[in-house]
Amino acid sequence: MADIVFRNVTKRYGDTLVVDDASFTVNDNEFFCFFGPPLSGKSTILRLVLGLETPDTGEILIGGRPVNTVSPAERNVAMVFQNLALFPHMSARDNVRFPLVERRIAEADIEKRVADVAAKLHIGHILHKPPAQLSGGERQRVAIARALVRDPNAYLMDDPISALDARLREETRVELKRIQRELGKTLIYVTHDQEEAMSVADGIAILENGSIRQIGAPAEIYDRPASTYVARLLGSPMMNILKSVRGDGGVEAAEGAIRIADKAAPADAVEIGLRPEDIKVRPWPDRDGTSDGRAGRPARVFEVEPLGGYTVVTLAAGQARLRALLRGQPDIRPDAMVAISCEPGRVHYFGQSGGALAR
Ligand SMILES: Nc1ncnc2c1ncn2[C@@H]1O[C@H](COP(=O)(O)OP(=O)(O)OP(=O)(O)O)[C@@H](O)[C@H]1O
Repeated sequence: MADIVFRNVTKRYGDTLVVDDASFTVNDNEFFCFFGPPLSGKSTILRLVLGLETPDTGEILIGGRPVNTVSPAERNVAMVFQNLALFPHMSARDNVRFPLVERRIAEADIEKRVADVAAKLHIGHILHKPPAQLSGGERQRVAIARALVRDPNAYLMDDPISALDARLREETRVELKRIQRELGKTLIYVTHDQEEAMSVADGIAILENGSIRQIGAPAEIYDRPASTYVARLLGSPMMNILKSVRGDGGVEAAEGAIRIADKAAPADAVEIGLRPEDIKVRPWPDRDGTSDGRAGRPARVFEVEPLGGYTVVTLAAGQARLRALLRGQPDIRPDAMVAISCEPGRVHYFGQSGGALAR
């Protein structure tokens, strides 16, 4: 069992509060992701798990055992760092073997484990090369293999694929997910890429300035963000957050271009959130010469970005700007007037302090 638990952990560097009263549980065998903007404390949390830092207050447990005073070696968690840190004078094979040689594992066992991990990461054919002769993606795989070859309690990865180009990143993250499932080990993963966090993680913790703002399954956080901060972080294009006012039988936003006929809309909502994929766009006026009852005033098409499978349309309504994600390549031109709407059930409501409100 290698569940990893933080109980009210706080860490300061001088006057800077870097981890603020963090409590979370990463379950055994879970792929758990810390996600947040730069300097939000992600790497520091990994360093605390690893034992490179000790908490000022609070408790860390690995597999049920308090580890605050346990050395990194005894904690037996393996780390893949942001900078790959391969030994340049060793072949890829020797790099992968290194953690096992260092631990004086029997030669036959080393060979078997290196072969296993090389097969999983598809690097068998490059093991004879030194790092300088490998591509960025290959070096990354070797670095990951070197972490995986041990049999640690858990793996930690700090933005391990951020240096790869977009296509390789997509491939590698799918592989990482598969490898983690096959290994059946706890994996804590840090990324600043929301798509990556959503695609690989079983659970995500969202960080802001060292505080955990929300923890949950990716779909749960996406569907029910606890605040405008979290809502803006997950999803691309990001959620439209619009000032809202009470109107007839519901709420209005974007200077009347959005009318939500939702009698259950919370009275204290000051902003609404609309995911781009939930916004419907139709020509104005509708075919019968009138606008749809739910639609308000027209909005103007500001920008159209055809992306192949879908199109991002930026809409202007007075000072408000919002983005809609439409399937395919609809016939919409800049400057056209359109009616926009959203199903009441898809609307997110937020209060004065940015917290989500139940409807
Ligand atoms: N050894 C240190 N001494 C002093 N301050 C530090 C140290 N390490 C980190 N910090 C500070 O702690 C804060 C959080 O840093 P951390 O590296 O944990 O954030 P992060 O979310 O991982 O950022 P990034 O995405 O840029 O890697 C930052 O303000 C950083 O300057």
